[in-house]
Amino acid sequence: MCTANTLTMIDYQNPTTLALVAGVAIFLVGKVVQYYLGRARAAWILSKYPIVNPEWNASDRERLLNSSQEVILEGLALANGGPFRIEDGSGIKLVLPPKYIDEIKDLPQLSSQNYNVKDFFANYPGFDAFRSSNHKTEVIWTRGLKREMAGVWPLAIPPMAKEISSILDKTYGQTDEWKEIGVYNACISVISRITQLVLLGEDFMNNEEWKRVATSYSVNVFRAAATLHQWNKWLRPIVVWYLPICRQIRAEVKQARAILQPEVVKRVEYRKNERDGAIKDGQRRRRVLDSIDWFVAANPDNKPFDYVGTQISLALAANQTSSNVLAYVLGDLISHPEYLQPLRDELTAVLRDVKAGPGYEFDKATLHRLVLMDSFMKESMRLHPPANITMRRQATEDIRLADGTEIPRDTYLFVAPVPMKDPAVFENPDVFDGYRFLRMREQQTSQNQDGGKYHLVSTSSDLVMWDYGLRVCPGRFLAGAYLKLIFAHLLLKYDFQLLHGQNAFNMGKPQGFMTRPDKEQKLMYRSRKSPI
Ligand code: HEM
Repeated sequence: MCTANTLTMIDYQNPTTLALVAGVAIFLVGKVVQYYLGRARAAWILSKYPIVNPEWNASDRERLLNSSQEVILEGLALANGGPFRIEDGSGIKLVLPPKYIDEIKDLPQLSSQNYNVKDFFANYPGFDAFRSSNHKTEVIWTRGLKREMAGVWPLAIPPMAKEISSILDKTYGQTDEWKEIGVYNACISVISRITQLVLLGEDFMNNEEWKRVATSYSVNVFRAAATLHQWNKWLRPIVVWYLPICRQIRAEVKQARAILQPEVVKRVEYRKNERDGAIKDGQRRRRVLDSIDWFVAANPDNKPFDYVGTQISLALAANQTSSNVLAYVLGDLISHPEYLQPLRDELTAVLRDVKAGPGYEFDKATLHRLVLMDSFMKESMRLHPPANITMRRQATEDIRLADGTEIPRDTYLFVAPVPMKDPAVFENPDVFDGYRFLRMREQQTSQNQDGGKYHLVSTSSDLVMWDYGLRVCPGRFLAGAYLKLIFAHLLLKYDFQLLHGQNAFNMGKPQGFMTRPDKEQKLMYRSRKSPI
């Protein structure tokens, strides 16, 4: 109505006005034409890359869910080892072979947040975990995770080491008899408590309500995304309000906010008073090292920032991934019992050397000396990485790679297959070799080269379990430390064996592009007398 009135009020007799209106109209039409031409050009460029599953019917969906690696290899064969396209249920993605990894790793015009917006509905209510990191909050996120966390994470090792015994007691307890336990459930229970300690601090470590909400949300948010993907994209903004699983995640986000927001307000207020000099020395609170403070410190101007959304996001990033890694490490240990004694020998020798008491007082340097453990865990991650694809990104500009490969703006892409089973790089790549990275590290060092490339938390173009380049996992140092601490305690305190009557540990199978341990797999354990 208002626009219509404005249009009738324009004096079309006046040549200047007329020129102005015509100019605006031409500009707008030009923009629309430019947009559609851009899209047509992008579609034309992408159409040069073959598509591996053009029909996208029920059987394609089923195949991608159960045998994604096969589909990827088929795509590579179709494209003679070059880029190809794949439909994965959320749209068409460009798949780059690993030879491009180094070239694209640091391109700022490849955004992982934008990818999340598409695949994990970051703009929809309830998907807050995928929204808290975006281009507006980028600086605070980067400062919080890289600068603030980098400075303090080693200080979290002794408090974690102190708590692990009692955390394990809650999950495994003491038993002289062999007992059965669900591997994955035990891992998630231990991991979620330890991450709660490092991410939220001692006051929240035992907050059962947060543990329940964070654990349940970490599962439900992926179920909600998978459910939404089954709906037509035009209906999604409506059905998101009614689907039970989407209502559930909204309720969980609300609960998470109710639990943590008061603490966030307290921390922000304290930091502000500290900066203003309003806190006297005697009233100064002990330096808090958890992740709420990383971000409060990273935001000195108190810009709008979703601290609780960020916490949900970190719990999500940390809990599932770490639990999967721990479950696979235990699976590999049970499948290769010949490593048990050497791992224990290394551990007891190092702990005796540092004269650790009964609480096993670990610090960064002690963990660093567990070189066989480091190698064993990295080998387990090499064979069971979080996903069989890596570097999921969206191009925010047109990109042309050195060999002429064009990636039009807005293209969603990822690198596949992950190059960690390449026989040209890894001898007998399908065989579990717990000494592999220790040997590779020693070889490098003996040739005066940097053996650090083969440490558990290092990344390189051949070893992408933590992603690679600009968006590499910033939590890997912390995760590496607590995973080693937990594994060390498990090795010292318990004996493990396969269930009676079971011949082999079931490692689970991929679900889509993700690797998932078998959630039904159980093992037997009993307490042992630690030599230390
Ligand atoms: C064993 C445990 C972990 C594994 C295997 C792991 C692995 C990964 C991988 C593969 C990515 C890239 C994800 C993608 O495809 O978009 C990633 C990103 C990320 N991880 Fe981890 N992660 C672990 C633990 C943690 C922990 C403990 C934290 C937090 C303290 C964390 C924080 C993050 C964040 C914030 C990102 C996004 C980085 C960005 O987009 O720049 N991760 N992680």
